[in-house]
Amino acid sequence: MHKESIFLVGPMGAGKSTVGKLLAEKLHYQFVDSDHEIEAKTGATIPMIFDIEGEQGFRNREALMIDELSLKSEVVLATGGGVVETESNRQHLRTRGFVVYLKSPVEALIQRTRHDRNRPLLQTGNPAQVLKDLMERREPWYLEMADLVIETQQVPVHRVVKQIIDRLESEKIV
Ligand SMILES: Nc1ncnc2c1ncn2[C@@H]1O[C@H](COP(=O)(O)OP(=O)(O)OP(=O)(O)O)[C@@H](O)[C@H]1O
Ligand SMILES: O=C(O)C1=C[C@@H](O)[C@@H](O)[C@H](O)C1
Ligand SMILES: [Mg+2]
Repeated sequence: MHKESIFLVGPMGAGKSTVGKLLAEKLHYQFVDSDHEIEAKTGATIPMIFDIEGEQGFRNREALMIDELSLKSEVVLATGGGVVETESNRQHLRTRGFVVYLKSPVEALIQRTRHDRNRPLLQTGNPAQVLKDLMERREPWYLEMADLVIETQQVPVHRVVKQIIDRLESEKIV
């Protein structure tokens, strides 16, 4: 099967946006970040959307955006960490492109998201516990839909990108 677009999935802090940008550059693909596209389209930040419309409001917007972006060819798509919460997203990503799960232990995710104020689900008294709970529910979905799983703990971004490209080349996807 020829799969043209690359979809990055994984939790908040996995590196989807960071890895995605560099990967797209190397492949000469367009880079799209679902979270950024939702913000650009609505003219509101993600925390604002959560405030005004609640998480479900955000998920509805995200599902429309994923449907649209997953149909593009030759893109690297960085998805939001919660993309797997919606069944149609899982279905579209699995069937329309090559899915890479960027895997990291919760401890690394906690460190990487420590100073961030842009992730509304982590603006609580105990973000570490939230990340643990989310991973417990979501990891089976990330794994189930992944064509490739890449461990990113203590692996610099350029090495993660190299591993993805090696695999895409060996499977003749790019
Ligand atoms: N392999 C890596 N090693 C060390 N730090 C990393 C790595 N990948 C990403 N980071 C850092 O972790 C932080 C989070 O990365 P990034 O924003 O790319 O995550 P994300 O998966 O897009 O998260 P979200 O789902 O919230 O959008 C950034 O500060 C980034 O520089
Ligand atoms: O893990 C999540 O549910 C989220 C991750 C981010 O990428 C954003 O999509 C938003 O903050 C929700
Ligand atoms: Mg991101």
